[in-house]
Amino acid sequence: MTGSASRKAVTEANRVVVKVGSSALTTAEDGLDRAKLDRLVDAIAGRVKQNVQVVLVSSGAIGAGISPLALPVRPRDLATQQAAASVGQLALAHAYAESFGRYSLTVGQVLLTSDDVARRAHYRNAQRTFSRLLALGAVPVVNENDTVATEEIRFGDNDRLAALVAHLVGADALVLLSDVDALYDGDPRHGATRKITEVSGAADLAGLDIGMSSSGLGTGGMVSKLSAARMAAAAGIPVLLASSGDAERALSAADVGTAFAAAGSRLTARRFWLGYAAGATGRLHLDDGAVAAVVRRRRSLLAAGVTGIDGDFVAGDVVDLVDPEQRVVARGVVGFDAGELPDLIGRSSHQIPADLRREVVHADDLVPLTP
Ligand SMILES: Nc1ncnc2c1ncn2[C@@H]1O[C@H](COP(=O)(O)OP(=O)(O)O)[C@@H](O)[C@H]1O
Ligand SMILES: N[C@@H](CCC(=O)OP(=O)(O)O)C(=O)O
Repeated sequence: MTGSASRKAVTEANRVVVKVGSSALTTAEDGLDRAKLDRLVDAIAGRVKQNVQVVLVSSGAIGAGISPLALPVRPRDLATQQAAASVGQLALAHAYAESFGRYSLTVGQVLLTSDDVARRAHYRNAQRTFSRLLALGAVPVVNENDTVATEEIRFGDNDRLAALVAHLVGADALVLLSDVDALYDGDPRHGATRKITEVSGAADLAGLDIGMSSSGLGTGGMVSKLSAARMAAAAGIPVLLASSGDAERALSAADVGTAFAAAGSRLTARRFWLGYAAGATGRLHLDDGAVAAVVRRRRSLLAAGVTGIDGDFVAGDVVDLVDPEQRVVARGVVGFDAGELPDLIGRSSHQIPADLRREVVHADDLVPLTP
């Protein structure tokens, strides 16, 4: 798929996930900016009225809670962030309900934790909720359930959540709206000039200076937007990154921002869950030969290519497969308990007792990840 095909996918989508970041909805001084929120809703409602199903992933709860709680700046500690999110989420949901109400559209609030997508049964449950909400004509408004998410398990920024939701609801496209109008060769606030309008693969990203948020309101900056865009693209979902001020153009003509081409066909729900949503309980360290076999030749992982293990997993758990440079190159369902593997790793099949002679991770249960 090319960048222009991605733009076409946005304009022709039957179902689209739109993610809007804190920096596009809130200001440090006044919290929630209702005028900006209304403009975003105008753009989305326009598409909904054309029978496009839109799922909105909206950040801004923490930002919207700053001024009601008289906090001087965006809090950095988890407890105050959670308190701010608790107050702000209410304001945010209320604002969306009112704003979509101008178009006689009903919103439904969906607050998710990483557990809701990491566990397969919860994932399916969330899928059912979205599908019913959309069938009933409501606009689902999604955020992380910040008040209960702990440091270890939280998504933190909503870009990854949006990519997960895009696959979960079977969206035709993902639109990421921020305070910046496109991807640049560096942070535009610090003088970068070259706008990148299309990303077809890793080569288009080489040499770019991808930075963190400089607005002080968002969390992940361009780093998290890029990794979310690449996650969605790898799963077969085209992505458009644009400014929230251009929301109307982004959703109708899609002739603004940066388009990320989808790579190949859509991953099945199970393979996407395995590669990107499931929580890994351990790591298997691979030698170079094993990396080549599982990533490039799509073979099963055999004990001979495993150099070490971390974690206390049991057969059937999801584990990360790590290359000699410590990069996660794939994920898969492990066929052995952690306690069984030390006697087997590094050995070729004929050195392993017949009853234990099987794949450590079977190719059908293994998803290579783009670096
Ligand atoms: N290469 C880059 N291209 C564009 N923006 C960048 C780049 N590197 C860093 N940024 C910064 O990322 C910010 C957007 O991230 P963030 O504030 O987290 O947004 P959001 O709240 O929408 O998620 C931009 O305002 C910009 O300052
Ligand atoms: N769930 C948090 C999102 C945190 C955040 O800043 O996300 P983002 O603006 O998308 O980088 C909130 O609503 O404030």
